Amino acid sequence: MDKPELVDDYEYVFDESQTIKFVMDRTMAGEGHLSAKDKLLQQQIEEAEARAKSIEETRKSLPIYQFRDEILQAINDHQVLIIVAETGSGKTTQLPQYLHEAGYTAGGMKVGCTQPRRVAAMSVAARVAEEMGTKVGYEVGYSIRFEDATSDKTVLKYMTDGMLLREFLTEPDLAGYSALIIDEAHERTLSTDILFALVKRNDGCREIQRIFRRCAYLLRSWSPLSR
Ligand SMILES: Nc1ncnc2c1ncn2[C@@H]1O[C@H](COP(=O)(O)OP(=O)(O)OP(=O)(O)O)[C@@H](O)[C@H]1O
Repeated sequence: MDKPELVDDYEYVFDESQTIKFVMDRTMAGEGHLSAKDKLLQQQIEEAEARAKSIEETRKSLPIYQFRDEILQAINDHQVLIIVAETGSGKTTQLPQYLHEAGYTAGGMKVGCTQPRRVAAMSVAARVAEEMGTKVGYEVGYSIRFEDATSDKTVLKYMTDGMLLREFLTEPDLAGYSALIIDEAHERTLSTDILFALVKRNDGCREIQRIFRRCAYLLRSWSPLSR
């Protein structure tokens, strides 16, 4: 028996009452539709990103950057290290950050960096805090006579050599520090000389002790930066 032929020549019937109404109750604001507040926020984000990028580029452009890994390896291999490099090469601002990035501040340990002058301690701390995207007194702080701009969060501590000496006298093992940098040691202040004596006496007792020194006249023969 022949099957009847299927014919599809009928029309669709749409029942309006059964249709689902999709309503766009939210729209994504495009560039041109930002409120004044959002525009300001976006501008601030862009400025912060540009600043961070420029800081990163500046850090990488410093002469010390190309020796970063070599220096970290030397710090790892030696109890005491003397680093000599030209002024402005990045010793004071970069080395503590390299140590921080390499894990020396893990577990709440601090990296200390001494300065012979109060103003230097304050100004370098401000610069390094800016480079690390924080404010002085948080991750980066300073300690000078009559002013302690550090907190529990502080991992990079700049201080006058006199302040480190005081800490040494009250806490001879300086157990809170994983590394110490004695900057501008060639200036031979009374405090740095005493610190050297104490560091030498304690040499071997501490897990890590670092001496950091700038001495221009030794640049050629001693500095890895002069190679
Ligand atoms: N307070 C600051 N504000 C802006 N830039 C700074 C500041 N301190 C340092 N810098 C910049 O960082 C660079 C590195 O300076 P840093 O003090 O780390 O060098 P340094 O090798 O320790 O020099 P020095 O032996 O004179 O102490 C400088 O060339 C300078 O451009």
